[in-house]
Amino acid sequence: MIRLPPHRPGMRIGLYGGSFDPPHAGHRHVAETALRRLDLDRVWWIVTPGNPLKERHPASLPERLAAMRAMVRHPAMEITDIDSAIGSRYTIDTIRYLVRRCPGVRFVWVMGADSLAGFHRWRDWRAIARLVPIAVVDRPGYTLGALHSRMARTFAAKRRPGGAAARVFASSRAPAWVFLIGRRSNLSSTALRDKSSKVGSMR
Ligand SMILES: Nc1ncnc2c1ncn2[C@@H]1O[C@H](COP(=O)(O)OP(=O)(O)OP(=O)(O)O)[C@@H](O)[C@H]1O
Ligand SMILES: O=C(O)c1ccc[n+]([C@@H]2O[C@H](COP(=O)([O-])O)[C@@H](O)[C@H]2O)c1
Repeated sequence: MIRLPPHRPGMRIGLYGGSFDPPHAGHRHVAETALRRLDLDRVWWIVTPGNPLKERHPASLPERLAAMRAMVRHPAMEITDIDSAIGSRYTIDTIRYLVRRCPGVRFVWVMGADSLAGFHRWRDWRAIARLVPIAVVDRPGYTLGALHSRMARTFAAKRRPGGAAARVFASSRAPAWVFLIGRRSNLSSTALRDKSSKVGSMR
C-alpha cells in the first residue's frame, strides 16, 4: 500500500492533478484559489506521469516533482506522485482509489477552465462528476468554452454558487461543481517551454 500525505476523516482536501511541465505561478494561483475560496484543509498536487490525451511526452517525473517542490512551499500543500505510485493513467482510477483508501475525507477535484472545456473527453467523466465535487478556476481564453462545455450543460442543475457560499462547497454531495471567477493568470507551460527553447536556440 502506498503512503499518502497525512489526512483524517472530516478533512477537506483538494486534488489538483496536472502535467506541470514545467510548473508555473498560474498553477500556484489555482491551488491557492481553491484552498482559500473553498476553505480547504489541504491541497494534494498529483503529478501525472502523462496526460492520456496529450501526445507529447513531458519531462521526467522526478524532474517535474523537484521543480514543483522548489516552487510550492506552503504548509497546506502536498506535492505527490500518487498517479504513478498506484499505476493510474486515468483520473477516475485515482479518485476511486483515494475515496476507498480515505473514508470520511471530503475530496474535491480541482482544475482550470480549459480542463472543464474538454472534460467530456476524459475516461468516465460522468462517473468522476458523480464521485467528487469539482471546483474549476477560471482561465483567460477559456471562460465561455468551459461554461458551455458538455460537462457544464450535463450538470447545469448541479452548479453551486462561487461567492461566499463556496466555503461549504467541499461538503456538497456529488455531482456538484463550482466555477471560481476572480483574479486570473494567463501563464501556461506551453509558453514557458516555447520561451526556453527560443532562449536555448539564441545561445
Ligand atoms: N493559468 C491558468 N489558469 C487556470 N488554470 C490553469 C492555468 N494553468 C494551468 N491550469 C490548470 O492547471 C492544471 C494543470 O495544467 P497543465 O500542467 O496542463 O498546465 P498548462 O499551462 O495548461 O500546460 P500546457 O500549456 O502544457 O497544456 C489543469 O487543470 C489546468 O487547467
Ligand atoms: O482521465 C482522463 O481521461 C484524463 C484526461 C486528460 C487529463 N486528465 C488529468 O487531468 C489533469 C490535468 O492534465 P494536464 O495535462 O492538463 O495538466 C491530470 O491529472 C491528468 O491526468 C485525465
